[in-house]
Amino acid sequence: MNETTRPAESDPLPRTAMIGVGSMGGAILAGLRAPGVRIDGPIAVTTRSLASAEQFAGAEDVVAFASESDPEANRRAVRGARLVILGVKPWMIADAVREIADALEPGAIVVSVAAGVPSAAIEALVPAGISVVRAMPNTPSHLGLGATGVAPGASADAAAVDTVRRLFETVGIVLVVHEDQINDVAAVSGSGPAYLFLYAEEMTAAAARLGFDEDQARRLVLQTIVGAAELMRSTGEDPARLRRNVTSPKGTTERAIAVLQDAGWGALFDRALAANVQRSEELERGE
Ligand SMILES: NC(=O)C1=CN([C@@H]2O[C@H](COP(=O)(O)OP(=O)(O)OC[C@H]3O[C@@H](n4cnc5c(N)ncnc54)[C@H](OP(=O)(O)O)[C@@H]3O)[C@@H](O)[C@H]2O)C=CC1
Ligand SMILES: O=C(O)[C@@H]1CCC=N1
Repeated sequence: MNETTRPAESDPLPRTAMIGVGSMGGAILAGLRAPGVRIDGPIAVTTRSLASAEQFAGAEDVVAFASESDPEANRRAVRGARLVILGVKPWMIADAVREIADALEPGAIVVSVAAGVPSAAIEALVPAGISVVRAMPNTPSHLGLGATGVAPGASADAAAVDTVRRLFETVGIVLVVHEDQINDVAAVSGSGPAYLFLYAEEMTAAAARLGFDEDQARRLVLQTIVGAAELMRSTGEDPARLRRNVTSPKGTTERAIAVLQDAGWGALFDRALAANVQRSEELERGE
């Protein structure tokens, strides 16, 4: 597994189209539209509804098409694109790929961010010469703070992987993995922001039950999460050591940590990640 970080300067990304720009596609798009990201031409995006497409009205760097009003929307978007990102729900991927297959540029790279859709299922639907790469990003890509696993399908050569790696490096860090690790990436970092948001929800509710008003509770919890994450990032310290720095012997933290550990905190993460991987495997079987 290789970890890389955002390069200082590189060639512009090739002309790009995105089929579906909802929570995840929209986060990638926001990252790609950030100042300093160089990309060949406007990014062509599609949505199902006109209402979603209208958010891009007047933008110079994005051309939007809506499939509900234009049956050719997805095909129009991919024409001329060297890089096509599939950002629709897993169960819509096959239909979307069938729709665009013969409009794809020869030699284009198709990147699917869908959970539980093997690259082989997409490769079976596109013409020879198209490279298929899977990616498992996460929504902090919106801020350039994403974490993405990239895995080549059998059709993708090193140059295709490199292009997709560069694409996601513009919105965060990238790990190049084997495709059999993509479900694990989804369990850890793809879904990971949701675990943190759940933690924030529960901590805020618990703080409110102690007597803080909602605004006070939110501010204390948010600053604690941001501050602790920044401490981990900037010091590079092992989180166990940082935790020990907070936990005075016979102090207050020790009591709270004991409650969490007695409740099986570690085992709970094993179960949650296993359930996540299991759900990806169900999606792979079309369930
Ligand atoms: N959300 C996340 O954190 C992550 C999601 N993923 C993957 O990303 C994919 C998308 O998930 P998510 O962003 O959450 O889903 P959303 O429902 O938020 O977004 C789906 C997008 O697809 C569009 N769409 C639906 N049907 C069509 C169509 N026929 N033609 C063109 N566009 C269409 C929707 O348009 P409209 O708005 O008009 O309905 C919307 O822009 C999934 O496959 C998921 O597995 C991967 C990693 C993380
Ligand atoms: O919940 C999902 O299925 C997607 C994949 C990873 C994050 N969101």
